[in-house]
Amino acid sequence: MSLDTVSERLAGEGVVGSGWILSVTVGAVLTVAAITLFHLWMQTRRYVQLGNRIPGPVAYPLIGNANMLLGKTHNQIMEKAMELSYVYGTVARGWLGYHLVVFLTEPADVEIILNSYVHLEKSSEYRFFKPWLGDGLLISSGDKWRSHRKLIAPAFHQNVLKTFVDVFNDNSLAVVKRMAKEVGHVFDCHDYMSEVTVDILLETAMGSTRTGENKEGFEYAMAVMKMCDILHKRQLKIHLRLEPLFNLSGVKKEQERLLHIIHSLTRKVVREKKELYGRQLAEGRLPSPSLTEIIGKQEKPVEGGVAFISQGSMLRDDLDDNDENDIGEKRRLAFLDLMIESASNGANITDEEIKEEVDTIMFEGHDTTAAGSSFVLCLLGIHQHVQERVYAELRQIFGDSQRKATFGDTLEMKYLERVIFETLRMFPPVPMIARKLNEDVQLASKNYTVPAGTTVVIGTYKIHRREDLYPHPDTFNPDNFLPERTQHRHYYSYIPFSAGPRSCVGRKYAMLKLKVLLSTILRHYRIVSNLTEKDFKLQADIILKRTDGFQIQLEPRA
Ligand code: HEM
Repeated sequence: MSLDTVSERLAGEGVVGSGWILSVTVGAVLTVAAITLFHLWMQTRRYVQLGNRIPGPVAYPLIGNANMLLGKTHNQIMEKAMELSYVYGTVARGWLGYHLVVFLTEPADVEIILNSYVHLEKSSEYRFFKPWLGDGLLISSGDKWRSHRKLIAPAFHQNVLKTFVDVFNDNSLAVVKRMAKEVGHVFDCHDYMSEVTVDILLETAMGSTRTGENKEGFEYAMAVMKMCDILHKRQLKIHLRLEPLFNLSGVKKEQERLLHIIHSLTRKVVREKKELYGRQLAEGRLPSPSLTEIIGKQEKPVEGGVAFISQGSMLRDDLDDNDENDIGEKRRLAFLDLMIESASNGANITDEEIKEEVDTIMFEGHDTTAAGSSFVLCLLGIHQHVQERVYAELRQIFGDSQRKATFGDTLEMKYLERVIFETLRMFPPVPMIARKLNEDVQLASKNYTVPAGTTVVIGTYKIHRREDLYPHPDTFNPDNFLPERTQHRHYYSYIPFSAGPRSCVGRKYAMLKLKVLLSTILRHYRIVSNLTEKDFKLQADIILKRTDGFQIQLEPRA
């Protein structure tokens, strides 16, 4: 009798069928029992118990609240997170399996995390940046982050930034010319803001230009923009977040192609600049003054300057210093040159690490400022009276003159500054910040201990829209940043650039660049829009953007 015949007979007698059902039933019961036991055991663990004390939605065995993410786009996940904080208040938790995620929107709690030297580690969400940025400032941790931050911060000193004003001006005028072809019809200004931002970064970070003698700068700029798009895609599409699926996808191949272009050029420029510096050193003709001399000059605080991003302590920003520094004006160096100079003076940084830092500046400086400037233009198009006030301020500074903006002029742009702050409040380009806790944290606002190992998500967007901090939070009102209003708010209630030791190293650069760029555009064009903020379709992943595009119209100023 063949095997087939035996199994057919047994099946006919119901023996195989019932055996199979029995095995499946026993298997299922054992699995459920194992899961239940595991779940009950997990509930006895301190980490889970502390997490469960924090309000949040009902969590299921094994998956926790992961079911809430299934089939959702990143945008919907962000909305869900917002919803949680509406339902559960300023401290809310979710479980991804047995991994605790806590959402914080209370400034006093946020301060504990951001102001600490212990919780400096980025969450695993930042892993997508690794192939591009390596261990650059944005994602590195521990001693490496500490020593590189110390090395890089001086390169953003205001005396260095002042030397960039010409680059900001020239590129702003170039984009004004490029935009002339859009006069009279609706267009997406983000493409233009993105392009001019890359051009400026190429020059200030690496000393290269997109329109230089060879094609490399152009290809590099395109690759940076496309890489930013890929990072967005990986945040948005669940299948691209999973490494094995991403590795099989065409997107991975495209990423490899783009990273080859980016890394080859950065490496080449680092090598060439280093060789040049070495030759000059050997010949005893190093450019003067040195970085130390440029930034060594003591700054005098200015009376009557406006608070920068402080909300209570009235810290003054370096940009409010009125002291034009001739030393800085004479010598313009890119961030890269400054890092090479520091390295040759004994700083502990390899060529590869310099490359990673340049790549990091290119990434962090690009998407953030491109989104920020695009939001400002859209809002000014909607709020004509605010735009007219900005224009009146610019007329007061420049009169009928077509001259370029100076560093001193940017200090006079007080109303434009408030417009930029208010835009970054309503539409913070980095809408949330995530950290991994290295130690337990006792919150200030409520009696909860958030255990070590938790991912803490700081909801910048939500904090900026709190009615108790900003009356009528959905109304665009630059006067929210009048000094008398900012001084009564908690310092951590306004954190577009984050705050504390790991805050944005480029914030003064960003503000200076935004002022030069936006003032140049507004002196040439009136921005028009027939939309309102309610029409904006926001997409919040790593960078806050509009999925409907940053649509505006231009009318030439007489
Ligand atoms: C409107 C423009 C900008 C905004 C809103 C912004 C915002 C931020 C935020 C929120 C962080 C902290 C991110 C986190 O902890 O996850 C950050 C970090 C950083 N930003 Fe910016 N940024 C802007 C422009 C720039 C520019 C122009 C540069 C460089 C030219 C820059 C360089 C960096 C770097 C290197 C870090 C990492 C700092 C560290 O971890 O020590 N940013 N930025």
